Amino acid sequence: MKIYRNLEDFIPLDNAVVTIGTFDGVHVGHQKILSTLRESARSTNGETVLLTFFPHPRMILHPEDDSLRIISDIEEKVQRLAEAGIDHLIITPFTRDFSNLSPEAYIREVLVGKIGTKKIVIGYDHRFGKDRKGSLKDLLEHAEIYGYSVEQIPEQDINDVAVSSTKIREALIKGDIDTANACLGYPFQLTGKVIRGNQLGRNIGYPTANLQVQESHKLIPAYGIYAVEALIVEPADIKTGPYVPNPPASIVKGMGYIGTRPTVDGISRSIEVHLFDFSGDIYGQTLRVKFLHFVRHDQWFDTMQEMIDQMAVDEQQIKELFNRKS
Ligand SMILES: Cc1cc2nc3c(=O)[nH]c(=O)nc-3n(C[C@H](O)[C@H](O)[C@H](O)COP(=O)(O)O)c2cc1C
Ligand SMILES: Nc1ncnc2c1ncn2[C@@H]1O[C@H](COP(=O)(O)OP(=O)(O)O)[C@@H](O)[C@H]1O
Repeated sequence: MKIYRNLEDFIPLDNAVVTIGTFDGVHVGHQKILSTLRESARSTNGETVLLTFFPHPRMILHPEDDSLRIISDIEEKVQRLAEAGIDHLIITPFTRDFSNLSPEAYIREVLVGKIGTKKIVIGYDHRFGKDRKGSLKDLLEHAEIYGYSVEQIPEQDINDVAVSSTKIREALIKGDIDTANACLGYPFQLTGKVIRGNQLGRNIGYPTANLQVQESHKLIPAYGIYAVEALIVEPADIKTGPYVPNPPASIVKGMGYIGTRPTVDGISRSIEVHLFDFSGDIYGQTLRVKFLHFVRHDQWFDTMQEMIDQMAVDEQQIKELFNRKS
């Protein structure tokens, strides 16, 4: 897969089979659409192109609205899209100028002029151009003049996509990792830099790597304790050029914590991971944490000792869970 961090970097293709969207999460519903795209390209010897916007259009059009929470950060999205067989991924900044293009100008300048679209695979409800005035009707009306065809994604498939995204967000907010992961088709993950905490963990027998999540709008699951797997990755650096996957890294099992540490101070949210059978200094490194199962809610304990005793119970329970799975 080739990545383009700007539409300007892209050289129009001879036979581009294109879809457009945010594809947040690249969940099972999205994966189905992407396989349609791939099949469509294969049958016409074309190349698949996915046009996506980063930051999310809503952040540009409604900067006052800070409520948007995303399932996958840009790096995860890139990884999943590469796995889904996308040949060309265009991640273009969604600017006000871009949003002011009329539907016809968008079709002519962007889809045809900049990408070389020969086929567009799109949902019945797709909107584009100034004030989101452009629709499937515009795409169909201009198809002949500009020499492309339109393949409509069935309404049911589009509804499935919307249902999955909503279901994933709602499940994560409740801590229902099992449902979220089933809809995603892979484990939900948080990636961030390991920062310093209170340095208390090591003294209570449970050192925990504290995570500073790299994507500020990332959806953070419910407070609680989770069975997790973690791996050290390279810091995100998505540049124009061929996609280079992270080199294989060893996966360490552990227990994750999301909460305000009510027993300690209860002030601010922290995201921490205690890794099993691991020692070493990983401050400053980028850790990817995969959430596999919710174990219990965050709790306030009268004494630190009671909390430590509970952490030992958590450890046992999570290790048993891993043993059952392997
Ligand atoms: C498995 C696990 C369970 C935890 N459960 C709680 C809890 O129920 N209540 C709480 O206040 N803190 C809980 N914590 C957070 C600890 O208070 C925190 O890890 C400890 O204070 C060390 O923090 P430090 O990394 O900043 O040194 C938990 C941490 C882990 C890893
Ligand atoms: N098994 C382990 N799990 C997590 N972190 C570990 C482990 N062993 C060593 N560490 C290191 O210790 C740090 C956590 O120790 P801790 O006393 O909790 O300090 P802090 O409060 O700064 O997180 C981690 O950031 C990591 O560098």
